[in-house]
Amino acid sequence: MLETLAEKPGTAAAQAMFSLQQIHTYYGDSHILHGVSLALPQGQAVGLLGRNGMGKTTLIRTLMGYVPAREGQVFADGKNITGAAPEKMARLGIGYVPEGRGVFPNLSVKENLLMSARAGLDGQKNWSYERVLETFPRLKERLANGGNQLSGGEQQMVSIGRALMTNPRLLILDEATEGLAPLVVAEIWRVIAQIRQTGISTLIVDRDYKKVLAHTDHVVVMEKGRLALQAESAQLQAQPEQLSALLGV
Ligand SMILES: Nc1ncnc2c1ncn2[C@@H]1O[C@H](COP(=O)(O)OP(=O)(O)OP(=O)(O)O)[C@@H](O)[C@H]1O
Repeated sequence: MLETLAEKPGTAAAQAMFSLQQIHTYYGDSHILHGVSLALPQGQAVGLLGRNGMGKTTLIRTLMGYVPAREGQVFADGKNITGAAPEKMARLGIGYVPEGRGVFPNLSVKENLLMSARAGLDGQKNWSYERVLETFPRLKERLANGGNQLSGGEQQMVSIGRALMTNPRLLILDEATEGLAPLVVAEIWRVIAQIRQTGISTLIVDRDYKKVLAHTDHVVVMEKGRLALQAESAQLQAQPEQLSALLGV
């Protein structure tokens, strides 16, 4: 099993691009995350698996600063940035595609995309408006349409495109394929593979664990607000028994 994804402060994991150390998160009195540690190294694709309600989205929302951690630390490039707001996390290079997509309904596709455009942390502008449209040709025909006039698949493409236009070094995809038609789902996975090839790190939550294993280097599995398993994706593809037990599949 791979232990390097969750090490103690001061070790290599604390120097990762982003890492969480011993995070405890609550909603009111409900204790949701119980000491979760996770490192997201540069250039790696990490899958986050677990049954419904195990804390995956809460972990992401804690990393992004939407929910405060009551205990524990968040690091970026080895620097303690615990308590940083979502805007700061975006500036540090995280593109977040939330569950439910978050496309602005009253803005056109073009406006939705352009509003997020910015250079990456190192000044690079690899993901331009034009490149996003090349990646999602379907959006070219929808540029003037409002967010509320799009199909679920088109909304998801706008949501991913918008995150890419921030030129992130880490792209977080929370249930990006949920509720979409099979052809659109295939399209989204094709783009995820393309994004990975460009060297952007990814953190992927998806119900289709086989696809997650196929598109990631490492996988962590959550159970009741704790990390229950961490392993290399290839290893779990070869020996899925432990994963099946945790996911109930
Ligand atoms: N805003 C909230 N207020 C109170 N409890 C919440 C809130 N959001 C989530 N929870 C609870 O926190 C727990 C973890 O939820 P979370 O959404 O992080 O799980 P998940 O693994 O992402 O599952 P899912 O796939 O269902 O989204 C669940 O018990 C859920 O009911």
